[in-house]
Amino acid sequence: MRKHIVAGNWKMNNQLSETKALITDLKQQTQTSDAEVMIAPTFTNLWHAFEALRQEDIEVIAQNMHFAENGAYTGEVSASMLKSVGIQTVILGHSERRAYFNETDESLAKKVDAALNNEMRVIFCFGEELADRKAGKEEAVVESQIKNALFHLGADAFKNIVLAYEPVWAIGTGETATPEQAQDMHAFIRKTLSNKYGNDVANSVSILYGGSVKPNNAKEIFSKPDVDGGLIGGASLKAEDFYAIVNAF
Ligand SMILES: O=C(CO)COP(=O)(O)O
Repeated sequence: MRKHIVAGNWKMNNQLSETKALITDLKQQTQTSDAEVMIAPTFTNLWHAFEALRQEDIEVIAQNMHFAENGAYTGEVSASMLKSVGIQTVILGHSERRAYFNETDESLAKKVDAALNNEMRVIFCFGEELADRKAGKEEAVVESQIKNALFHLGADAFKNIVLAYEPVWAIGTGETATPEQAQDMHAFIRKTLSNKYGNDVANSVSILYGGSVKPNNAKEIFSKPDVDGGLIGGASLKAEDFYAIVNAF
C-alpha cells in the first residue's frame, strides 16, 4: 500500500510571528485521514517549526537545499545543515526554482544525490509548461525531467523518493488539471518507472499532484488510483483549508 501524503509548500510566505500563529491553528485541526502531513516553511522558520511540532503528526520539511556539503556558496543551505535542525525531507526541483533560479536537471541530479547521501527523503517536483501541453509534448517533457534527474539512481533509492507532478500552468493560477489529466499523467509516470525499475518499485512510489488543489477539488483528485496525495501551495496557508485537503482521503 502506497503512502498517502499531503504536504504544504508555504513558499516565501510567513514571518516568524505568522509561522507561530499558523502552527497554533494547525495544532487545533483534527485529522480523520491516513495521510502523512508535512509543512515546508521557509529556512528561517524551520527550527522553530520543528521544535513546535515535535510532538505532533506533522513533519517539517525544507523547500530546497544546495548540493555541496559546505563551503564557499554564499546564501546557500546544505543537507547536513537541514538535518542538524531536525529536517529529514526536502522538496527539490520545484518549477519556481527551475524558472527563477536556473535549476536544471543536471544540478537537480546532484541535489538528489546529496539528499540521499545524507539519508534524507526527497519530494522531487517536475511538470510541463502550458506550451508543452498545447503542443502535445507533456509526456515527453515529464519523462525527460524524471530520467535526467533520477534514472542514474539504483532501485533502492526510490524508498526515499516521492514524486510530485506539478503542471506549471496549474500552479497559483486557480486552474487545476482535471482529475482525468492528473490520473493519465500519474499512470504515465508509473509506467515510466516500471519500464526502468520494474513494477514493484513503480507501485511503491507515492506520486503527488500539485497545482491549485483546494478544499473543493481535493476529494475528486485524490480519488484517482494513481494520485497518492498533494503538494499544496496557497491553500496550505490557512489551517482549516489545509486540513480539509488532508482529510479529503
Ligand atoms: O506550487 C505548488 C505547490 O508546490 C502549488 O501551488 P498552488 O496550490 O498555490 O497552486
